[in-house]
Amino acid sequence: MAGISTLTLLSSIATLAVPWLAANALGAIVSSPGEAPDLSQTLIILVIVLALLTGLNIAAAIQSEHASTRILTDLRKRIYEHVQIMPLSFHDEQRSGDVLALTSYEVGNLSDFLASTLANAPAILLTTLGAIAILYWIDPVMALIVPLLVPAFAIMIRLTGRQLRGLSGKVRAAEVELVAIAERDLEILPAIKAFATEDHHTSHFAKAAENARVYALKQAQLKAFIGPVMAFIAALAAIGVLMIGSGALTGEASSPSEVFAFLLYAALLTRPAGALATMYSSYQMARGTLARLETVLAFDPEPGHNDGLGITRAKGAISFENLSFSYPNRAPVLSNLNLKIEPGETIAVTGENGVGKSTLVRLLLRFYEAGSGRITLDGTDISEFQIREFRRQFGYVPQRALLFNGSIADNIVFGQPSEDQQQQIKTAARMAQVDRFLADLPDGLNTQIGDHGVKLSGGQRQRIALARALFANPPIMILDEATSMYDLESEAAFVEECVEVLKDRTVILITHRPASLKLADRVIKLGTEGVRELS
Ligand SMILES: Nc1ncnc2c1ncn2[C@@H]1O[C@H](COP(=O)(O)OP(=O)(O)OP(=O)(O)O)[C@@H](O)[C@H]1O
Repeated sequence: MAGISTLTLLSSIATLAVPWLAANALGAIVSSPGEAPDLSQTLIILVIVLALLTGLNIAAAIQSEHASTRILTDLRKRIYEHVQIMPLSFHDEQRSGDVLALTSYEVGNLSDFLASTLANAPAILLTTLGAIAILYWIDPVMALIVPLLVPAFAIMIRLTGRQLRGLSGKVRAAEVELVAIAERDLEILPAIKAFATEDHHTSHFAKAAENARVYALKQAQLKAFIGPVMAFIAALAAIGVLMIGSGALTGEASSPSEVFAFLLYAALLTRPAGALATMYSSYQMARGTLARLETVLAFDPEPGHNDGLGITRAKGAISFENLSFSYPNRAPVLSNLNLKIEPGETIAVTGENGVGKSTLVRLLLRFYEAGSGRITLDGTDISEFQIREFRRQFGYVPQRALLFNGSIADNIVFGQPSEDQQQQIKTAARMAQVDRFLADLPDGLNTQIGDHGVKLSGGQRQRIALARALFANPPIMILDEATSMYDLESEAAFVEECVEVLKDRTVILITHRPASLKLADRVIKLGTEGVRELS
């Protein structure tokens, strides 16, 4: 940005020199030889200055693009990194479309504002002050025109400024809304089709698009108003200059080159005023984005992200002690829960829908912080561990398999580093019964599965999610209804395989399925009254 400012400042100095040289050239044309500087010499200097100006403007534009793309990329990386390390409680309150809009459309506006508008501000200021100073230097009487321009500009800014401020906020909000609606609808498209509500959703999106168009148009209209009005003010000023310069008011005529130079400098003054109005609206847009950025970046990352105890491989002793928890603004889910799980034990957790089974494992994974009480792993309070090392102790299979658009192998590996990757993928695929359906797929493990795994059946998705959890060979497994969509035969095969696979691990199974319950050393039922041992 300093580079851009320097280049534009130099360009502004060159800009200020042009009217002076042009007026000199005119002076040389209209005066008799010897009275004014040599025409050809002035024209040569003018050409050099214009060439310099062109070069500076090109360099400034390129530098501006460099800065803006770099700011954009840095901001995107920072936001994305931050979004990843924020607690789930933050994301529960956010629309993912808002975060998407922030990383795409909004930061684009902000980086443009910083690299183009803001970095140009010193040059605009210099052009303005320089032009005013030169005007006074050429002719203090004619320069009386300058104070007359100020109220005209002030009225202009006042008329447009407030409206521009309101409008830029609305344009930004409307664009963000569009992204959010599109993201949401694409996510639930099969439901939209099944319930034949395409018209409803399309009209909702169309309304938002129309909204964005109306605000963008109003903003453009206001901006369009600024340029011609500035030109009109400039024309009035020029007439004033001609009147003063011709001696009609003062009785004393100025030289043609002076009047000419004066006109050009007065015209220069209208440029910054136009730029100021544009700057104002971009600033308002940028302010909105900055406020949103602040709410995201100022939000603390998950506790234990930057510090905490390291852990290599846990033994797997887990203890929930007087644990109570409620989601924000909701009734308590867990109250004074006590549960001890031995290392290597397989415990099945059952209980009615909504009683808090998944919440229990979300608390164990530190997705949310317990209201009171504590959870320990191998005797240490889990809040003391470095959070990522801690979570790597778990193989977690959530209720809904969270797959991404990529190959089966990529979904199993899921960015977890490994030395013997190919072998591990095959082992995990075999254990989770993924290899049972691989033969039917065109590219085996390399088959692309579509968004969220849409090209697979529900049971197939679950098996890939299970293979992912087994891939890194963690000491503790959490299976949250992980086999709910398995057919009986595959589940039986899985259970048989699991007896061996899960033998040396601590396993928390949330399940109602009899076959899976057989795997458990102990079955407990979670109820509103607490934990009850069933077997
Ligand atoms: N992110 C959340 N914010 C607020 N409330 C939540 C959230 N997640 C779950 N709940 C509420 O917490 C309660 C327990 O939910 P949980 O998912 O733990 O139940 P569950 O026992 O696993 O149920 P199921 O058998 O249906 O999977 C429910 O009443 C649910 O509405």
